[in-house]
Amino acid sequence: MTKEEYMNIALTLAKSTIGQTSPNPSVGAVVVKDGRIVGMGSHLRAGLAHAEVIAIEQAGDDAIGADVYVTLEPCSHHGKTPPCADLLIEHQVKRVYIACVDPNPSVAGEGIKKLKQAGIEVEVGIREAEALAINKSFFFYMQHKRPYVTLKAAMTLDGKTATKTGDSKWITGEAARKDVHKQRAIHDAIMVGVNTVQQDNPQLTTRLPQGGKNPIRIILDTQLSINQASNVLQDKEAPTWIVCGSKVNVEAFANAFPHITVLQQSTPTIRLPELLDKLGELDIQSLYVEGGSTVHGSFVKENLFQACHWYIAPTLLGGIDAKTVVGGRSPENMIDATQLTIASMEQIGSDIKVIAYPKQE
Ligand SMILES: Nc1c(/N=C/[C@@H](O)[C@H](O)[C@H](O)COP(=O)(O)O)[nH]c(=O)[nH]c1=O
Ligand SMILES: [Zn+2]
Repeated sequence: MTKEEYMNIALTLAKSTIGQTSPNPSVGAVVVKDGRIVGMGSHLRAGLAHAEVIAIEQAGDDAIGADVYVTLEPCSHHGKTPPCADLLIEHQVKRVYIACVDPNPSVAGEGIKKLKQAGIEVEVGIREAEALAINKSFFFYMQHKRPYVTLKAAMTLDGKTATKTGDSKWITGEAARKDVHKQRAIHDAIMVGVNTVQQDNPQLTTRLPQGGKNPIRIILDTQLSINQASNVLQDKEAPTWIVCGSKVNVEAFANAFPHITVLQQSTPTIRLPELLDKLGELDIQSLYVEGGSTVHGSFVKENLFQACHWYIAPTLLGGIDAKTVVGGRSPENMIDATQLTIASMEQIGSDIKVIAYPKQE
């Protein structure tokens, strides 16, 4: 096989653990000796062995003189496990192919330097774009100490998310909604505004036939006005964090709901930049914002999102009084619209899924 084909295997191993390795990156490694795969591994969960450790252990003596394919530059710092760069040197591998280096300036290139100093051949950049995409939340978080924010909305073809009475069940079909649950499973946290809770009483859990992790549920509720019979408060299916303003007396609520985390802001209203910093401190690396339109409006207006996942159904609802996707106030002119780049469009069941990223300034 070619080096790209071996790297593809390592990338598949990395992709298979997206969402379960947080706060670590998802990494895959393959060891090849004389044209045979003699070891392969994924980092399965934070605190467990790194991908290279698993693959090298499997290779045993075959690691000597072998080629190693790894999707992220081998670590060179002592974390919970010894550095992988040292391990590869110790096991006298011959060549290391690396898909991408860690963009985090404090570690970038350290592992490669160690390998080269030990006389190991290193080639960087095989299938780099794919490798960077796998850990885009991790890299963003390491750089900004804030979660990578994905706005998710489901809408009709004429851009409505609910009827004037708030009814939205359902806009998109089974297949698209299943795709949403796959996204929930790989996100550290999911966020909605209290209006969505009052209107839909959502569970915000991951409900897939094959299972999947539940994200932490974050509810923006400035006045702590949430209906106390809500699923997110009662069902104990997943952690729920309520964000409220400084003017609210949280004591009674905290006593009534000891299992709920209340993140009280230092300001009367919720300021998203400060909240995102706080979520970063709490190790939230990826945040899936399911709306509603007021919340989406704030994230768009303040340009605090990194991706949009728009699910569009082949229906027309009509009505200037139906709910719109992105709320808040309209800018004066089109020139003030937020410019995006469409990254992908795909049909899922009878719906379309559009992924778009804000244009970099
Ligand atoms: N109305 C729709 C959605 N609606 C999204 C939110 O408004 C819902 O409250 C939330 O997904 C409910 O979460 P649950 O209780 O965990 O199922 N989202 C979708 O993708 N398609 C829709 O047609
Ligand atoms: Zn490592």
